[in-house]
Amino acid sequence: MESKIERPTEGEVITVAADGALQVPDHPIIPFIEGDGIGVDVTPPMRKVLDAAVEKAYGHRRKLHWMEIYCGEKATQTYGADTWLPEETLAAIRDFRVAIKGPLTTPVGGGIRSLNVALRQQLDLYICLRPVRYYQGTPSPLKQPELTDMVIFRENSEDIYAGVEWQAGTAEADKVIRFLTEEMGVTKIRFTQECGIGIKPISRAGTERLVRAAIQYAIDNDRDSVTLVHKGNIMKFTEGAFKDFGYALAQREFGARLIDGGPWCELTNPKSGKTIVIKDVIADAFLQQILLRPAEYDVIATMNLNGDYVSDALAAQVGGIGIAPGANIGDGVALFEATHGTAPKYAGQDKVNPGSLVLSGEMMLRHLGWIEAADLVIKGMEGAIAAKTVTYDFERLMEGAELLSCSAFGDAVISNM
Ligand SMILES: NC(=O)C1=CN([C@@H]2O[C@H](COP(=O)(O)OP(=O)(O)OC[C@H]3O[C@@H](n4cnc5c(N)ncnc54)[C@H](OP(=O)(O)O)[C@@H]3O)[C@@H](O)[C@H]2O)C=CC1
Ligand SMILES: O=C(O)CCC(=O)C(=O)O
Ligand SMILES: [Mg+2]
Repeated sequence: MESKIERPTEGEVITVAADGALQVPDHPIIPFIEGDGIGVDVTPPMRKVLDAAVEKAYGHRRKLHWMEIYCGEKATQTYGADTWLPEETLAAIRDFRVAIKGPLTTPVGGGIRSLNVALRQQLDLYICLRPVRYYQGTPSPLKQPELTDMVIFRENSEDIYAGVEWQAGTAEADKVIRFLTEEMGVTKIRFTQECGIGIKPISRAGTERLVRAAIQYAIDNDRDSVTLVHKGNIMKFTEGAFKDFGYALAQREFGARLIDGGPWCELTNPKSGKTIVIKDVIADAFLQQILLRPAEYDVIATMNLNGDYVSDALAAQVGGIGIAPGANIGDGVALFEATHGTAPKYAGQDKVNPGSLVLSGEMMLRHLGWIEAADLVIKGMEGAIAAKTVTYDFERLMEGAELLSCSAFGDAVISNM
């Protein structure tokens, strides 16, 4: 297939050293996927804000060199009707090591499977990292939204989310059901006719690499606790196993000690000397406790579907998915993306909040080690929100705010840096 990616005339490739450390040149090439729906609105301000932050922090010494790569609807327009995720897009993310994407549409029921999930699976980006914090002045349904300060580690490669399922009435679904009923002695499938069926894989290896990263993050960032969120009372051998694998890893690899006979345990942070508690909570109870007692939770490690639900719920507590950033991280490769989707009803209106993707870009700058530029993005966001110059989602909930378009909010972030 003919290449459609235009490599910028300047810029260099980010590499990874033998010890796993990123080697970031002063002029890195950054692949980006514009995204479907509101991707066309939020991607340009994200680029503009990041470029401005880098220039303000480093003058002309450093610069991001953007390289457009394609996925989703724009890929079908560029490569042909059936090409949603071109091989060269995957190769570019793999080769250039750090990329950022807008949201991609997934039809409900039929049609293509999620391209977002496909990118995570095919690049083995097993951590979905979604920090949730409050920006002063943001409208929130909580009385004390500043108490919500959590970092979600969502397992990105397993669970029912992986898409191993068969449609009701197909020969495949009937075959799986027959296997379960006739060979495995399963009697609990209430209606075996016209029954869709899905599989929920949760492995020790998949859990351990996620929980390991979450505990390491807690150590590196001097956080108080890591909570394993699961529904292991009901799904004993999947969600329950996640909890057990997680606790066992904390003890074996991080020397965690049981508290009062367990299962909660604690370890001493080797960097700060502080105690990190490793605990667990059942997912439904967690969803009420994050509203009632958010201060008790810090780093969250959970499986794919829980992590999806928890991400949007926690985002709502601090102002909504308009400012909820994220990253998909694997070994030596990272793809940054907002928590929200394509919000199709707003597409192309220059209306929505670009804050989620801008803050995903901020995470990307931090990942590159460009801390000064990342700090400027935060300063710009804080300033724009504190000045009440905001997009529709905040303006409708704030007294005396000035309504800005998506692009104008990006400019407001820049002028507040
Ligand atoms: N990683 C990804 O690429 C993701 C893709 N998706 C896909 O996106 C599509 C649409 O999903 P949907 O369920 O509607 O969820 P969305 O996240 O796209 O939108 C739901 C609602 O959230 C609010 N919202 C979303 N983005 C913003 C923003 N930038 N600024 C302000 N408000 C925002 C809007 O609320 P209001 O109506 O109140 O204004 C919007 O109607 C689906 O195909 C889904 O699969 C979904 C999530 C992630
Ligand atoms: O892939 C999708 O369309 C939805 C994904 C999603 O909601 C998420 O990852 O948070
Ligand atoms: Mg989601």
